[in-house]
Amino acid sequence: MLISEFFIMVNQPTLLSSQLFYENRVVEVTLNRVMLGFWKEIETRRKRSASFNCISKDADHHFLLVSEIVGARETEEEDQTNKDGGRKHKVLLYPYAFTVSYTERTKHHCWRCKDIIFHCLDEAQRQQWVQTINNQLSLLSIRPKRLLVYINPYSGKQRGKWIYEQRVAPLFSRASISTDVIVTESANHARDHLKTEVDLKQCDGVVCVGGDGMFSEVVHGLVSRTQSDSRVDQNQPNQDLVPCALRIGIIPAGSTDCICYSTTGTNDPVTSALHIIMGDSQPMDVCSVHHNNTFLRYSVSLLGYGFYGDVLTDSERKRWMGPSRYDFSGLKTFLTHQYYEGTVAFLPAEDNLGNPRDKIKCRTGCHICEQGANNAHLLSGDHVHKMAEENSDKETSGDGVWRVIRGKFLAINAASMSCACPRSPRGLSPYAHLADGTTDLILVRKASRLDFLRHLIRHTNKDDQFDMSFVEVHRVRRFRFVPKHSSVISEVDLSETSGKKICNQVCTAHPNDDTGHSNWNCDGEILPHADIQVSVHCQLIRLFARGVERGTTFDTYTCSVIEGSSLSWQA
Ligand SMILES: CCCCCCCCCCCCC/C=C/[C@@H](O)[C@H](COP(=O)(O)O)NC(=O)CCCCCCCCCCCCCCC
Ligand SMILES: Nc1ncnc2c1ncn2[C@@H]1O[C@H](COP(=O)(O)OP(=O)(O)O)[C@@H](O)[C@H]1O
Ligand SMILES: [Ca+2]
Repeated sequence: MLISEFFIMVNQPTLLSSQLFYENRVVEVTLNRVMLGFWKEIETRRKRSASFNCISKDADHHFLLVSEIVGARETEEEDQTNKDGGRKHKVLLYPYAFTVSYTERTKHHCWRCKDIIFHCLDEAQRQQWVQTINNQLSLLSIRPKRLLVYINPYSGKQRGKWIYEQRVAPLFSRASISTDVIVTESANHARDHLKTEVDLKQCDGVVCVGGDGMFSEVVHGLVSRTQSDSRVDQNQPNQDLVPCALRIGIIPAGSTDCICYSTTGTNDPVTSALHIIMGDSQPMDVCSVHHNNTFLRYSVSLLGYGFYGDVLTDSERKRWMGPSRYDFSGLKTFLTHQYYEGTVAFLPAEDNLGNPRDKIKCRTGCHICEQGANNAHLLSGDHVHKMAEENSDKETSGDGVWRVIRGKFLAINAASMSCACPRSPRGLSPYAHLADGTTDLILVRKASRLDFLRHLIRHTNKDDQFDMSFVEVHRVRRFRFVPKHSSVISEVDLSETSGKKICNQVCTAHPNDDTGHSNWNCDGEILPHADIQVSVHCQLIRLFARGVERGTTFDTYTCSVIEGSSLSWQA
């Protein structure tokens, strides 16, 4: 926050100002449109450092941003006795207490909900404070007021229901958010409910409690519903899709929780609940996956053939093991060391600002995503790029130059976002972007077990997993894969809009037919076909998140106001 912004906040017209009792002193509390507080100590028994969000040690002026307040309420008896402890005699003079809940940033991108209690002289004063604060919050139009919540009771360690009821619902209630809660009874319950039954105008967002699979269900329900309401045919691979109006919140309770982790920086249910309450908004790319012009599925995180497809296929039979099924199947798949032959054709995102190895991480307010959205807009409709054919292994279509790569692969992964998760805190593609309209296509060619292990281990530390001779990575807008022996990338029109026949390369059958096909892992679901066409749809959905915030707390109001008008800032 800039100092000038701070002064603008301070100089807002006052909505309410009173002398209230706080901790061991009487303070002047002021509320304006953007901040609560800025209270000056009137009477102090002993010097204490206050300790909430924006307060520093020596401060005798403090503030909370209204945008970071969860809600205000009359303080319940027990809260009051617990927190006021030894100050009873003072509290008796100010018996009418109210609590303001607000968000506080803690370590590792986690947020917590903290309370601060003020005491008033009479009931009328208390009512006035609670109402005025809550009225200001209700004016924040980005905040959701009604949410539709789906809980998968079987996600992860089967604690979804408990997590929601114990950790999340109380926060929603503090923020005066009303909810319709549905505990799913079977797979695709949430998807089908959203597709056909819900009146989407009756809510401000959808929340899923579960893992990446549950999120995927909600995405399918919302995206399909939006397309059918707009009469858009999802079966056309190059069709521009209509963005979804409602935002989606994820309360992580699953096995991988990669989408939550990559969009908030942690897999903590309370943090996610607070992002939802604040009304955060993070746009996100969605890949559509087709087989021969028939829509199969959407993907937002990982599309993986070979290693991750095989891990998933094996792990599905071991659901009873919970999240550790992936480690077990991962080890087994690693030992099997299977490779697969096929042809990958892709359309590089050459006009994109970034590349998968540029060391630029996607962070809150990412400018690469902003630029990517502009480019994607230009690329849609009539603004197609017409580029010349450059060399023999490149093919042109109406919208750019396609590259074709044949080979034997241990893994083919498309990461539309970093895919950071607790198992791999930097993710499959650490510099991939949430909303730039591209996916990072990672080709891991046949290599020795030891080399592949070295590559995998690099996902868990700071070393570059792409800096290996058998690994290549491309930032792409579209791609197609054809396994060996399939009817080939032949006479296939990869650009429906241009009408040109391109990519008429024949993936010839290889003599050593001993490898077979793998399956595609599409955000944790197994796809029924190996031959797929994938297109990225820039910013098709929005999450209640803000991306991973940059490291320091400097951006987040660690400021102290020193006597007079000089300000000092602490990192
Ligand atoms: C040697 C250690 C190597 C660790 C490599 C870790 C890489 C992890 C990358 C994870 C990317 C996750 C992308 C997200 C996928 C999810 O959509 C999807 C569904 O999630 P859900 O069940 O919550 O709904 N999840 C998955 O497909 C799970 C992928 C997890 C793969 C774990 C692989 C572990 C590999 C262990 C290899 C062990 C070799 C040891 C040799 C001595
Ligand atoms: N009530 C239910 N019973 C069985 N399966 C369900 C139910 N609700 C959702 N599912 C399915 O469970 C799968 C896994 O859900 P997810 O929340 O991702 O958990 P996990 O992270 O443990 O895999 C998803 O494919 C989802 O469609
Ligand atoms: Ca992306």
